Amino acid sequence: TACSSKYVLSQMHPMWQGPLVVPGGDRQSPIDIAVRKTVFDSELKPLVATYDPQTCQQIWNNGYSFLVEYDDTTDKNTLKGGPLQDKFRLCQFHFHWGESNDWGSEHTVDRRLFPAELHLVHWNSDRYTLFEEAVMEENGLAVIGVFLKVGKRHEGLQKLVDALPAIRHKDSIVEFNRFDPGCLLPANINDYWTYHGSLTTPPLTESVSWIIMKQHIEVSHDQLAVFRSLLFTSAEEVQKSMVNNFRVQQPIRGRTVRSSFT
Ligand SMILES: Cc1ccnc(S(N)(=O)=O)n1
Ligand SMILES: [Zn+2]
Repeated sequence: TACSSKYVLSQMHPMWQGPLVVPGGDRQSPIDIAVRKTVFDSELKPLVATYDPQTCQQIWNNGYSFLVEYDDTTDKNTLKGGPLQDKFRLCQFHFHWGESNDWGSEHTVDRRLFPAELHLVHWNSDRYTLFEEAVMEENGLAVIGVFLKVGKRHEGLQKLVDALPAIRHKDSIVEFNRFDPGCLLPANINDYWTYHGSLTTPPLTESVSWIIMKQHIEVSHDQLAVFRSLLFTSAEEVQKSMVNNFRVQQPIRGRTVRSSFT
């Protein structure tokens, strides 16, 4: 699908430090969410996420993370409500994680790091026809962020974990069907923070309405260890473990983070 990130990065590229110059650059992501500085907005509506597991297509290693991609040629997987004025279409989800359980997330809450963070990437299908158009526009994308904590095994995640050994190397891809991304959302999706920011990997465009869930999900230590068994490198290269694939935090630049809860 058009949404797969075309930006395959070599592991030598200190990408997560980000290129030196970024377009505009005053609304970059990720950020620290300083809870006492967030502003409750009673106008924020409940989020409505509707996903069809049958539209799941493939899972692949793009040399930066692994992506589960959905057919985004119809409005089968939609996100609306919350801070969003338009209807958005899911194109893919992926994760960021650390080499240890002490760090790995991109966003932080009062400087607290989580071992990993899930991103569900959606584009504005009311205004654009392709992800690649929307990615350049101010109101083009909506990304749901969910923090992962290490604890009990996540039953729904196991099907995905079992597919990872088949995509160990960069640019490997396997067919992946019938996966419900909704099973990765926390029970309560109505408590979230939202702010305007950017993609955290190239093209780093400032086109994202971020919706960060207050409630985390739990995965087991062993499930996260399989994420770390992936490689940044292709089969011919010297192996480098795919870990610490997160970007450093960016300046808030006067932005307000709104909360949907008090
Ligand atoms: C699709 C895409 C590309 C780049 N970066 C992101 S992210 N990490 O901001 O969700 N998503
Ligand atoms: Zn991401």
